[in-house]
Amino acid sequence: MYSNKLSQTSIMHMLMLNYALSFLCIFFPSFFILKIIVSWVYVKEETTTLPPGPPKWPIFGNLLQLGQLPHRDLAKICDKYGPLVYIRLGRVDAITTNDPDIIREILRQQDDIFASRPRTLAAEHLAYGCGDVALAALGPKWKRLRRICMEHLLTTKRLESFAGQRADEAQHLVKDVWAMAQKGKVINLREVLGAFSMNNVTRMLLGKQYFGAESAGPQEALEFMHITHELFWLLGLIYLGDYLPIWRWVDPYGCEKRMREVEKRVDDFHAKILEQHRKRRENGGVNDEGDMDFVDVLLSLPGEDGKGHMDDVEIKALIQDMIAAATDTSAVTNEWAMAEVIKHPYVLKRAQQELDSIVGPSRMVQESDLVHLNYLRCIVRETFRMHPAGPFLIPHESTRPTTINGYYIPERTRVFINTHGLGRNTKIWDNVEVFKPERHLLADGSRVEISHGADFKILPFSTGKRKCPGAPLGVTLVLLALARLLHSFDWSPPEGLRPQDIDTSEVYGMTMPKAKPLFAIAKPRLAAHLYD
Ligand code: HEM
Repeated sequence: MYSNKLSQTSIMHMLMLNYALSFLCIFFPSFFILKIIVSWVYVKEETTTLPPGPPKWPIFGNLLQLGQLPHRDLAKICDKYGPLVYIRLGRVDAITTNDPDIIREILRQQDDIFASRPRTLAAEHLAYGCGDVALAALGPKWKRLRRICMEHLLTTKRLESFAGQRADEAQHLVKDVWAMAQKGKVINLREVLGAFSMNNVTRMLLGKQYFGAESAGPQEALEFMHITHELFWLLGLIYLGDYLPIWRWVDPYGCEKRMREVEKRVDDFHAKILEQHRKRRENGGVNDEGDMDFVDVLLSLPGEDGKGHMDDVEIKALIQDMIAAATDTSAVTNEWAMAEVIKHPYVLKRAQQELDSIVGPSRMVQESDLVHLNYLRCIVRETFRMHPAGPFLIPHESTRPTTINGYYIPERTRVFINTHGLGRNTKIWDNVEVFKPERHLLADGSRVEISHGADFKILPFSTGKRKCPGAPLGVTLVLLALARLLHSFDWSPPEGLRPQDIDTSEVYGMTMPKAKPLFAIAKPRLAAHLYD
C-alpha cells in the first residue's frame, strides 16, 4: 500500500514536474516572443506615426485638395493640422510647413537628410536630366557643380568686375522710363524690370545684352525670351504625371510633349552660344580675365577625372540654371516691391526722403549707397515677407527615414517649405496682410539684413546646403533697380485708379509673379541731364 502510495505520489510529482517543465518550456519562449512582438509593434507604432494631415482619397491622396494657388491651400491645411503636416500626392509622400521651428529643424538640424531634390519630369527634360545645380539630387555631381558656381562664377571678385555693367543697365532703366514719361506713356513696369534683370544676367553669363540699344538682335532676343518663359512655366507646373504614373500615358494637355520640344530648343540655343564663344576664343577675342563672361570661364575650366575641359552638357546645364535662377526671381521681386510702394504713397515718400538725404538730387544712386539705405532695405524685406519669389523654395527631398517632433518621415519624402505661408503666419507676424516696412527697422538703427535671420521668420534665399548661392547678386539687383526708380521718379497709378485699387493677387509658379502686370505713371524728379 505504502509502495502504492509512494508510486502514486511520485507519479503526481512527476506529472507536476512535467506540467511545470511544459509550462516553462511553452510559457517562457512564448513570453519572449510575445515581448519581442509587443516591443516591435510598439516601437514600429512609435516611429511610423506620420505627422497629422487631412483625409486622403484613394489613389489621388490629397492631390484634389490643391487648386490654382497650392501655397494658399497648403497654408490653410497647416493652420488646421500643423505645424508639420503630412500629405500624400498620388504615390508620393510629402510634408509641408509654414512654421519657423520646423523649418529650422529641416534646413539646419537635419540639413544632411533633407538637402536632396525630387526627380521630376520637368527637371529631367529641362535641366539636362537633373545634371545641373538647382534640381540635381544631393551627391558628388551636385557638389562639384555647386563648387564651380561658388569658386568661379559667383565670387565677390567676379561679381565686382560686373559692377560697371550693372550701373550701365541701371542707367538704361531710368533712361527708358524717362523717355516714355516724356512722351506721356504709362510705364509697363513688368516689361522694364524684366529687361533690366535679363540684360544684367545675360551680359554677365553670355556677354550679350538682349534688350535695348546694343541688343543681340531682335530675332534672337525674341527666341530667348520665349524659351525662358516656356521654361519657367513648365518648371513651375505641378504635373500630375509626377504623382500618378498612369497620367503620363494619357497626358491630356500634352505637357510632356511640350517639355521635350522646349528641351530641344533650349539645347539648340545653348549649343549656339557655346559655338560662338569657342570661335571668339579661337580668334583671340578673350585675352584676359576682364574679357570673360561666365561661359568663357566655364570653357576655361578643367573637366572631371583629369579631362581637359568641362563637358558641354555640364556647361549648358549650369548656364541654364543661372538664367532661370537669376532673372525671374529678381524681376518678380522688383515688380511686387513697386506695386506695394505705389499702393502705399507714405512708403514712397519715406523712401524718397531717405534717398534725398543719402544720395541727394545731383547724382544717380550707386551700388555703394545701397548699404546705407535702411528704409529701402526694409521695403525689400517686407516684399519678401509678403511675396517671396518662390512660394515653396525649390522642393527638397529626404534621403533616408527620420523623425521630426517624434513623427516618422519616410525616405524620399517631398518637402514643401511654404515661405508664402511663413510670411503670413499669424502666430509670428501681426497684421499679416498689411505692407509695413517699418516692422523690420531695428531699435538700435543698425543695418537691416535682407536674407533670413536667426529667427527664421522670413526665408527669401533659404539656408543650409541648398541656400541660394546668388543671394548677394540678387539683393544688389533688386535694391539697385528700386533705388534708381524711386529716386528718379514720382510714381502713381494710371489715371482713374486709386493707389489702394492696385491689384496684388498672385499666380503660382516656380516663381510667384503678380497676376496682372503693373502699369504706372512716372514723373521725373531729377535734373534732365542726369537721365541721359
Ligand atoms: C532676388 C533674387 C533671388 C532670389 C529671391 C533667389 C531665391 C532662391 C531660392 C529660394 C532658392 C532655393 C533654395 C532651396 O531650395 O532651399 C534658390 C536657389 C538657387 N539660386 Fe537663387 N535667388 C535669387 C537670385 C539668384 C541669382 C542672381 C543666382 C545666380 C546667378 C541664383 C542662383 C541659384 C541657384 C544656382 C540655386 C540652386 C542652389 C542649389 O540647389 O544648390 N539665384 N534661389
